Amino acid sequence: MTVYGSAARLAPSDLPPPPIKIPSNSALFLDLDGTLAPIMPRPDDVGPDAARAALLARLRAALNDRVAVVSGRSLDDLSRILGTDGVAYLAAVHGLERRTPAGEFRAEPHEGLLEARDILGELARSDRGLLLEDKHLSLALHYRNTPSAADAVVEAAERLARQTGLVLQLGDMVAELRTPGQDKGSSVAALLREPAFRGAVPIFVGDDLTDEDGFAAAARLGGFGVLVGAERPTAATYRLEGPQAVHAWLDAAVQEMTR
Ligand SMILES: O=P(O)(O)OC[C@H]1O[C@H](O[C@H]2O[C@H](CO)[C@@H](O)[C@H](O)[C@H]2O)[C@H](O)[C@@H](O)[C@@H]1O
Repeated sequence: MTVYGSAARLAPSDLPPPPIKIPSNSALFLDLDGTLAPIMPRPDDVGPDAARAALLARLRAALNDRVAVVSGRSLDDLSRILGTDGVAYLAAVHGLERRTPAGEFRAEPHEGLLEARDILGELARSDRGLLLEDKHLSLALHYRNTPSAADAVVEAAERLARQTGLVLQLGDMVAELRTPGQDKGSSVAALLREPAFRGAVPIFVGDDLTDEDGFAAAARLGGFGVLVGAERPTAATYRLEGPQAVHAWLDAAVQEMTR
């Protein structure tokens, strides 16, 4: 069984904030929930935001389009939130979907999702606070609105991961079963092969356990990671407190690049 979400192998962090002056050939890989957008009670509560769109547009202009959003959400959901032309490079469902100006990549859904859909669906119907998000290539069972269900949700997801071969991805008040084969680290590596990104210094900014793959890939490929949120063992090099601090840092970095 593959479980993503154990950060125990990583060193404890006591990390400074990232520098405002970033390399002129940087490429930004930005997580959405908890990084560009504050965490909300339900996934659909996150929607378009004019200030975020303006900041992303300025970053794209300053970095010759080397800005990607790398998210656990689906491509369709990212389009709803960011707009269809908000960001040219998207990696979705933890890397199982990608969209670039050259086209789209979508992994084949794992057959185990059929059984998982039945069992997680039944569990979701047993507690009105649970929310099952079906992303076609993965199933995320959210328990933010019923935290006492956490153990039952995680146990069911662990059992299904063992039985089906799906990857268990633990996240922020969510247990997710996803098709194996990709993660946020492989998305960074794939996007860096795009013509616009070649030779760039990757900077990965994210808050969740799924973002650890992105931090590790950025470091391996010559850049660094920025952890968003509370201290924890991490592969990131720097840390910011939350989405507001992320926006302030990106705003200062873009000002520095364009002055
Ligand atoms: O990789 P991300 O862009 O950070 O996406 C991770 C997951 O984000 C969403 O769930 C989380 O945010 C919700 C809205 O703030 C919150 O209600 C939920 O509890 C969080 O787990 C999204 O729904 C998932 O599909 C993403 O995998």
